[in-house]
Amino acid sequence: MVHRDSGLPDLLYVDFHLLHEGSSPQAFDGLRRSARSVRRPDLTLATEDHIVPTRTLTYPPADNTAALLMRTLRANCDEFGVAMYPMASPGQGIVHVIGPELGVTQPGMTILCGDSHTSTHGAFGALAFGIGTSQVEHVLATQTLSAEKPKTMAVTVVGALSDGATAKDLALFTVASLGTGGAQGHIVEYRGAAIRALSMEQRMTLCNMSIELGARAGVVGPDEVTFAYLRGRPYAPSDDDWASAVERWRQFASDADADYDSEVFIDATKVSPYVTWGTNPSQAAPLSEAVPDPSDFDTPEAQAAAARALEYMDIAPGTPMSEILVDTVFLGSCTNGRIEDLRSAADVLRGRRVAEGVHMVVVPGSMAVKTSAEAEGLDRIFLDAGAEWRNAGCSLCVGMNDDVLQSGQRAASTSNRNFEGRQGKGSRTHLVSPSVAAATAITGHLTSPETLRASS
Ligand SMILES: CC(C)[C@H](C(=O)O)[C@@H](O)C(=O)O
Ligand code: SF4
Repeated sequence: MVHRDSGLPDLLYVDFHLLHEGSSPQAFDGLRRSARSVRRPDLTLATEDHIVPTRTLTYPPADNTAALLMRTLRANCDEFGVAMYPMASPGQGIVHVIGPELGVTQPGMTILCGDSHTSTHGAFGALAFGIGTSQVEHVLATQTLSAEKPKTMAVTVVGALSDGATAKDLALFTVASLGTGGAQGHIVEYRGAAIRALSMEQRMTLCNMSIELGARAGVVGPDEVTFAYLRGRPYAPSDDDWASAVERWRQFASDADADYDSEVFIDATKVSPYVTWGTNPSQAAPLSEAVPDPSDFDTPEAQAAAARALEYMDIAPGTPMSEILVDTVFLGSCTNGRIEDLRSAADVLRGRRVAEGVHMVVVPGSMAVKTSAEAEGLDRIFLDAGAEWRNAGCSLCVGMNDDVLQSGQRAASTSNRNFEGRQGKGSRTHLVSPSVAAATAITGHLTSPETLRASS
């Protein structure tokens, strides 16, 4: 905190500022217009992720808009002395994948980026949230941000997740239970035994989707799992400073009896593979059940929203979720594009083939994820199954690059948003976990790995 005055928002110091090509051009233009420099280029890092093609590493890409945005980011970083990872460089990747992977993201830090899913970094016990373009300009110029203190909400997850349930299922279950406005404007802290049992990558998946609850940010208190993940990473403290860093980081874990503005409880034993049937992430159901009927919902608004969503998705109420056919499977994004996600999908796909007529696209979240996946032979598993193996980027998560679905196409997607047109105009998206994505690719209809195993 830099400054606090009664009646005014607090002025926060920003420990790290991440940039991408999609939300930074106007911010740099603003700096230029007011003849300002970047205050702390050493605490600023940029990457190309949203609009980069993932099929090729040729620069400039054929798409003129993409080429312009990439050229702009490169020129801005050059002019203002900001380090950046261009397409094809070993450090490039989705901004929320590379921050943690480099060890930039550490407990207790304030981390900002002009991107809503900055909440991902909260998995390390950092205060991390998305900001708008004018705020990006403010942070570039001053390394501070003025912000109101948000309310806090504890999401306490009791019990243990069953073997077939992943962090993605827990995230979809939570959004389905609380609604897309369930944590509106709050910072959500995920707590409880089930959270402690999650790996860092799973915690990132969960914190990533806090935005889908309407939250500003999601956090998990740091613990041994956090420290073990960070050790030895390029931006992490050196061995000499390690013990004192860990001692400091421990203080950022909340007390067991901490007060929150509100608290909700989630029973982890109730979580099974979850899939969305509608056009917002809360319109989700267990894969073992049927698509709801709009009349099942309590309020006229929810009924109308469900009816509208089912019409857009072209699904009849009461259809068993497992009978929904897809033509595309997307494995990737800042929600589920990390190495553990690729491993869990590869485990299901090993020795099997993607169904006839289904197009599976695997997009590692970063070039480092790509390299480690290849070192483990995961690329071979995907390629042998008939999937496409790509370079790092946001790809099919968002219709901002050359990966878009045609109108009417339907995807099982490991990303975080299933809004109308999210994967291209008229596209239909079912949000799933990596292992459900893989099982679905094999059968061509929404499938859990358990049913796949039982039927083979
Ligand atoms: C383009 C970007 C600003 C946007 C975001 O803020 O989240 C994108 O990453 C998304 O996931 O919709
Ligand atoms: S992968 Fe998707 S959700 Fe994540 S930053 Fe890119 S577009 Fe946004």
